[in-house]
Amino acid sequence: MAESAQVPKLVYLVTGGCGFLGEHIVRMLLEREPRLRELRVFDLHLSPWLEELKTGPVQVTAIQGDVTQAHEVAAAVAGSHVVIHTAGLVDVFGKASPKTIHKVNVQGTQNVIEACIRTGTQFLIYTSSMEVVGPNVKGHPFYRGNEDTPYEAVHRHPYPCSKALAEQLVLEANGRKVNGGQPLVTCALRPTGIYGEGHQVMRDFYNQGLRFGGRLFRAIPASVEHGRVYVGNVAWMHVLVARELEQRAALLGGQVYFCYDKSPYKSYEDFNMEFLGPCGLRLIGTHPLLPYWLLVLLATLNALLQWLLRPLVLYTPLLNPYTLAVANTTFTVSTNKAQRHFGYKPLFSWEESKARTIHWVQALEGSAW
Ligand SMILES: NC(=O)C1=CN([C@@H]2O[C@H](COP(=O)(O)OP(=O)(O)OC[C@H]3O[C@@H](n4cnc5c(N)ncnc54)[C@H](O)[C@@H]3O)[C@@H](O)[C@H]2O)C=CC1
Ligand SMILES: CC(C)CCC[C@@H](C)[C@H]1CC[C@H]2[C@@H]3[C@H](O)CC4=CC(=O)CC[C@]4(C)[C@H]3CC[C@]12C
Repeated sequence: MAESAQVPKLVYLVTGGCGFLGEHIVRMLLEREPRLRELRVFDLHLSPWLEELKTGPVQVTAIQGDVTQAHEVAAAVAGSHVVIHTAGLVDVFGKASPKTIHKVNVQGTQNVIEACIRTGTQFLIYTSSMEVVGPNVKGHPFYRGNEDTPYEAVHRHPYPCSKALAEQLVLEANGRKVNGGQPLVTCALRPTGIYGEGHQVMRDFYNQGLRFGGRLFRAIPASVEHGRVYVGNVAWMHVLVARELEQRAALLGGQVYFCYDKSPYKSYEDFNMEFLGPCGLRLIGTHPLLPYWLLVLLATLNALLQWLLRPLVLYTPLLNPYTLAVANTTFTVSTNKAQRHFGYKPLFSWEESKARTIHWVQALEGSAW
């Protein structure tokens, strides 16, 4: 994408553009990418809000499609300059089978890569995840680590396994010749736990608190730090790296970058209370109210119940053996690789990120406000 006098001529494709992160990426591109001529939003489920975006200067093309269908992906990719691939099954609650998670997250990503190669699209940004690294099956902490910190990234759960495989495919594809002879330039962004407007897990916590009379009961020690990053800053990192990928292909191509900002290091529950507290909820207990072994037992019972009830109903509580293990293992990042490589700085301060998220929670249906 040779630099030009900001003449709008570029075509971007965002897969998963109707999702929690995808929507923020779509809106951020429309606000902050002046070279955009067309923005293609590819998703299995198109959202009604897309219609309101079609009145602006940029052509917004909504494409209902499935990343597991290679021909649908190829048709969406053809003619695009940049692909931001954020579509995926983000499931650690047992909603989808391991096979389906693999099919969407791995085969879907392979289809995006092959579509870029076949149609001549040169720039591909993949939304990976902290989970590619950890927490690992041994529960080893990752304390304020960076992209070069040694860590035994061993996984069993289908979600992190699929993200790790997909990220590997994307990074290995860097440098392959696309149709037309140019090299494919790829990179992967690894958000830690994303929060912000539209975060379903935050909504679930809030609703759980409302069901218990405005109270949430501490299950995780306050000392267990969990990395979190505001969705707007994750979206901004995607937009920025997409812009810099051509100019700095030799440096950025084949690289991974953690997504980070100034969000404080706290336990998952304490961090959520930064938003849920001002919305009327209280976290009961300065220490976990139940011993860890009892939480493990309850999580295991939830998994058993899920298996027994599956023929009748999908039972997917927040607490299961995997979510308990992840929540109980410190995983935080401290890095500036994205700043060093492509000048990333968070667009939203912690105060702004917090205010925006609180405002969103307050507007949720049934709000205690
Ligand atoms: N939510 C989080 O805390 C984190 C998310 N991520 C990654 O960010 C990306 C986006 O995640 P979220 O926005 O949280 O999830 P989401 O579930 O809100 O969005 C995913 C989007 O992909 C679409 N999609 C799913 N299967 C598809 C298919 N077969 N074909 C086309 N579209 C399909 C969904 O309809 C949805 O709109 C994912 O790749 C996820 O692994 C990474 C780190 C943290
Ligand atoms: C009630 C239990 C004790 C725990 C409740 C909290 C859990 C539901 C969440 C704790 C950590 C979260 C995960 C973490 O943020 C890393 C993630 C990265 C992704 O790519 C997708 C989401 C997730 C797996 C996230 C999911 C919810 C938690 C397990």
